[in-house]
Amino acid sequence: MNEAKEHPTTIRQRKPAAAADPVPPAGHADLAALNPKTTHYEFMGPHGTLLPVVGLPFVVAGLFLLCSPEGCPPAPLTDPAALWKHVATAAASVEWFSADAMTAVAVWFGLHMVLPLVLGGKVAKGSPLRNGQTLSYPINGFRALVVVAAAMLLHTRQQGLDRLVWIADHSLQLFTAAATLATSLAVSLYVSSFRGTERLADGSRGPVLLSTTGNSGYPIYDFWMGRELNPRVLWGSIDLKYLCELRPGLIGWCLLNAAFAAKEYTTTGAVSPAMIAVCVFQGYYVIDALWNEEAILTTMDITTDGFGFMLAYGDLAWVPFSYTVQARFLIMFPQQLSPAYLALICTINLIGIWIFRSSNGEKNDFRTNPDGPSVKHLKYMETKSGRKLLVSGWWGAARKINYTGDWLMALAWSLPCGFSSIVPYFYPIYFAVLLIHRSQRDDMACRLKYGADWDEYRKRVPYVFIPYVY
Ligand SMILES: NC(=O)C1=CN([C@@H]2O[C@H](COP(=O)(O)OP(=O)(O)OC[C@H]3O[C@@H](n4cnc5c(N)ncnc54)[C@H](OP(=O)(O)O)[C@@H]3O)[C@@H](O)[C@H]2O)C=CC1
Ligand SMILES: CC(C)=CCC[C@@H](C)[C@H]1CC=C2C3=C(CC[C@@]21C)[C@@]1(C)CC[C@H](O)C(C)(C)[C@@H]1CC3
Repeated sequence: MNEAKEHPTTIRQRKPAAAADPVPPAGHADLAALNPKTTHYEFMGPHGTLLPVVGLPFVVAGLFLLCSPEGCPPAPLTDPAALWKHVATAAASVEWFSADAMTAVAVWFGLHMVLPLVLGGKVAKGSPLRNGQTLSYPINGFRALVVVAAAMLLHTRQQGLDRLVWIADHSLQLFTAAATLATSLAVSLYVSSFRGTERLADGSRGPVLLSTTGNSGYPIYDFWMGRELNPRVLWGSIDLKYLCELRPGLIGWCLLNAAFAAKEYTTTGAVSPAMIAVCVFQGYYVIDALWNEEAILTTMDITTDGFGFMLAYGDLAWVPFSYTVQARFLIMFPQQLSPAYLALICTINLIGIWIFRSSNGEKNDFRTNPDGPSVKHLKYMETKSGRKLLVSGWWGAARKINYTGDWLMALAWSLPCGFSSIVPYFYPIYFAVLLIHRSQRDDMACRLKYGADWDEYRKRVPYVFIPYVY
């Protein structure tokens, strides 16, 4: 089996697996070759990354404070002074931290450290690394979701909805606890990335493998991007970046939505169709991600980015507490949706799912086995790197068609909140920015991987998101 088939990888600078040297390089020159300095900057450059590090926690906190029963926001967006007054008053009156919430988040994170070790299941190989090693990853995230869902249902059956309602009532304190955990984790990871050597997958010791995107020497930049590529704890048995990418954040997102639905039920006596739509749509997205867990091994987050504040905060605090803005909004501002409007929203979501799943599946099938029955009819172009690029099917329609499907779903998740406020549309707005930026990052990575062949691919598939439009 050739390497491309065995490892559908997105690593930018790697040795061919067969030529990999199992003995880690020792000298300064070798070390520099293993961990090249980052000289190309993203995210507003080496000093600009201070802005997201400081600002992102305020964005999520702002989403909590912007809405009150008087409105969401209660003052028009065109009146920043009134808006600021409202936010400042709200900030002064809420309880920001609670010991119970801190404990709950610590227990939640601890649970997700233990579950991968005890749930068994398949063990998958990651992409070959620059140091010649290949790491193993437990594929049992879906089992973790089932365990949590079963425990929640059992608990609710026996004890009622009190625990879920507590989660809804303390979501702000849970956010500050998760943000504290994420920040402490990111600081520890940054400091420990300077430890010099690590235990490698084959049992020997070698230099700590750094990310090619977070090794600039600028502390804030490297702290944000993530300096170490694959930080592991417990003698290499737990990969922190892989663990955080899907489990505590995504399952936490579902748990929070369930808590908001429970809150709505206890206050109104029913769960509204709008709330059901939001919970089911987003729940499906999380199930899909965990069911296809192995696919994240080839995303740039795992293969290229280090584990720093961006991913630690993104996974543990940003995803669960900003992606739940719609369900939180619906508790304060219940919506009556007509059957026709609901049908329209479901249709948009289903089109999004179809594009997202079938395009990602098509690429995955092609990378796993280009001669497989689902992809053998597709046209592809050869590249000098030895890898092939699809030029028909979904990937011939637009270069980032999978992002388009993802964004359509994002829109469908906000539409149940009606049009009285922009706040529940935070997710599709932010997501559009993230996906445009991410497509540019990936374009740059592919330019490095494929050179002139990538320019040829761009000529053959000129559209990025929407065929014949953009
Ligand atoms: N909900 C959320 O918050 C977020 C969701 N996402 C979703 O995650 C998913 C994964 O995203 P991401 O990892 O960014 O990127 P992609 O899944 O789009 O993968 C990009 C890689 O695919 C390969 N590729 C690109 N074009 C072709 C082609 N024509 N033929 C074959 N292979 C090709 C290249 O790698 P190679 O050639 O090396 O295989 C490229 O580097 C997306 O669906 C995205 O929507 C992403 C970010 C946030
Ligand atoms: C503003 C900020 C803090 C940015 C950090 C970005 C992260 C929130 C996202 C980067 C890539 C992500 C992915 C998912 C969630 C959001 C983050 C972590 C993802 C796990 C969602 C579910 C999908 O099915 C996915 C598995 C494809 C996806 C992978 C990328």
